[in-house]
Amino acid sequence: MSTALEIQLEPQAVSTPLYVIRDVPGKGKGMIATQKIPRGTRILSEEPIITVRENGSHEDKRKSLGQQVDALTEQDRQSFLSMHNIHPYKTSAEQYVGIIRTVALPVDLPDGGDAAGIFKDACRINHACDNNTQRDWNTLIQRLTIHALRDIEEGEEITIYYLGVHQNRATRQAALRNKFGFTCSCRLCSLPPEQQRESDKRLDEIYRLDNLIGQGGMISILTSPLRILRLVDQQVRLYNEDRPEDDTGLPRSYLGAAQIAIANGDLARGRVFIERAVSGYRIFGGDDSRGVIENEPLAKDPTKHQFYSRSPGKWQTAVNDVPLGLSPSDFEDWLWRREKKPPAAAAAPGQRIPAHLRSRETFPSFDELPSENDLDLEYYVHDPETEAYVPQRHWCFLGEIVDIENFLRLRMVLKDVDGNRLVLAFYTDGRGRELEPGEVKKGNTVAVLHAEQHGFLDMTTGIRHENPDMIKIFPASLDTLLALSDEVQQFSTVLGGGVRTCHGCGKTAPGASLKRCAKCSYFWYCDRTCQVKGWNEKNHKASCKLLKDPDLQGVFEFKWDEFSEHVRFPLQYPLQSTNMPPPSSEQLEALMRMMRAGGRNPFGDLGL
Ligand SMILES: C[S@@+](CC[C@H](N)C(=O)[O-])C[C@H]1O[C@@H](n2cnc3c(N)ncnc32)[C@H](O)[C@@H]1O
Repeated sequence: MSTALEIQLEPQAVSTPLYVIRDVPGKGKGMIATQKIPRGTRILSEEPIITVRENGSHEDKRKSLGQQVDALTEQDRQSFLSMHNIHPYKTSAEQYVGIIRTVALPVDLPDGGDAAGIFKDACRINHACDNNTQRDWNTLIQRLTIHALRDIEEGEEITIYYLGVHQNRATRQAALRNKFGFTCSCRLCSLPPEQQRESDKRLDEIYRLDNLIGQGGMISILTSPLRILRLVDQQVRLYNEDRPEDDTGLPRSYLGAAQIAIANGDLARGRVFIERAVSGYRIFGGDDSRGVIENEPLAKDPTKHQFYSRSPGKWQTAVNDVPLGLSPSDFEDWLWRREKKPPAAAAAPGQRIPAHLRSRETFPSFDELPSENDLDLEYYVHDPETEAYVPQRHWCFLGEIVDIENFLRLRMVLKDVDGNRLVLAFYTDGRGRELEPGEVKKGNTVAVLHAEQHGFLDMTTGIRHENPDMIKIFPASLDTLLALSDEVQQFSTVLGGGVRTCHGCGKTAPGASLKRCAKCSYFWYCDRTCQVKGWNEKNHKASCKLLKDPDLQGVFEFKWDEFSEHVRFPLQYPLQSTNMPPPSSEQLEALMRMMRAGGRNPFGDLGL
């Protein structure tokens, strides 16, 4: 028996129906809202009049179906027989099966079995790819429920999504034609071509991400949680872009994100993700839906989650370690552990900004590296010509040497940008002997091009290094290099309006009036006083020495975001544009005066 219900909290209370079933041009019958229906409202809660078990022989199913149709009241029988059937039939048994195949909706039987159900009202709901309601089988009340996903206006058609997953238009249309015999002309299927392409691209990506997220299972969740969390983040963002009017999101994705957080000990984020999943399920199916009943207790106490382990995870947080007072977008950044982009130097048009060692896209932490065992589409892209996956950009892992072991081969323990430790093992022909002994020193920083996570036989993960051209050791700690990169960002670029920042006094001045350090070419000064200050007080003496290394210059200047076939140290990069202004006659005169007096070039480095 079907009942139209007004509020989700009282599924048994019958009130004025929120809909009527009536003819809809071009679609046969359909369900129309008789009043404005707010988002989250339970529009319908209905028991099946027929259920056919999914498993079992054809014969058994036909027999059961025939018996159930015979047992219907005359009114229900007429209702069943008037339902849509796209399959040709000769006998009444074939007709029944045709109706089931066209209109039945899924039912979970109390014994756990799957079945197809016939509902007098719900089976009249037409499809839309941008459906405004969600159907759900409610195991608690053993009824099918229909909930409004967004506010529905009086007179608007109530629609559900017939297909399992959201896919691109062509795939949806083909499935709807094959399975239900119609061509969809919903808003999503009628978008102008450009928007259609955009939507299809998003849906394809959501689908691809879905496959990727599940690929590595528990091992990936524990070994590369950040990478998987990024995929889920991306999926939710794309979904929200595709359905801006429906902020329910994807409860399933939120549950996935909660699993990743909780498995790694991050109870604070785990709880927020579960809360989001629960509020999505509440809209989808109400307080008594399985999604809410199963997950609400976990939102209260995430340690009850099956993925929670008492041993400390790498992201350990307490349930209440949720930051307060953040803006909504900062909160999202915290929640999804999004990289805080370093403040980009605002360069003048046409100016190239040196790479920033804090950019995690180019200089990822160990967690963020692709794994040798699965194809990470953040790093690799499908090349339709060769049918192979090729790197879509370059990346470089940076790790500071904290321990060295040299038994059969060189093994270093490195500390990455997040402070996590990992092993770099040398599987080169020289087993590490190809390195200069002076370089292999604790406190130096190793740069490994195109590094990937490798699982060693002893069950640890690290980097297996094979090609000597892909490694370079810098004589500085990782913190020193990062701080130097901050300075390079700040002091080497021409800002909008053609001004530069003096490394000595920190003031900005028209670029043409500043002089550049002649040795490293990265820092600029107002005058000699500022240069002396930069050299002595601001540590340029040390940083200049580092910056003179062509390999470090290569790291700053290399075009990391353009993929070129060969990458190795020394990195090939376009020679720096001479943004140093030609010396003015005044400067030349001063130079001559200094030289005559046996002094040093005032526009060069102090060491000259
Ligand atoms: C479950 S029934 C829905 C109720 C059906 N309209 C009726 O008259 O009983 C499924 C059938 O409805 C029609 N239908 C559903 N959604 C449609 C849509 N968006 N456009 C056109 N026809 C649709 C198709 O014929 C489909 O096979």
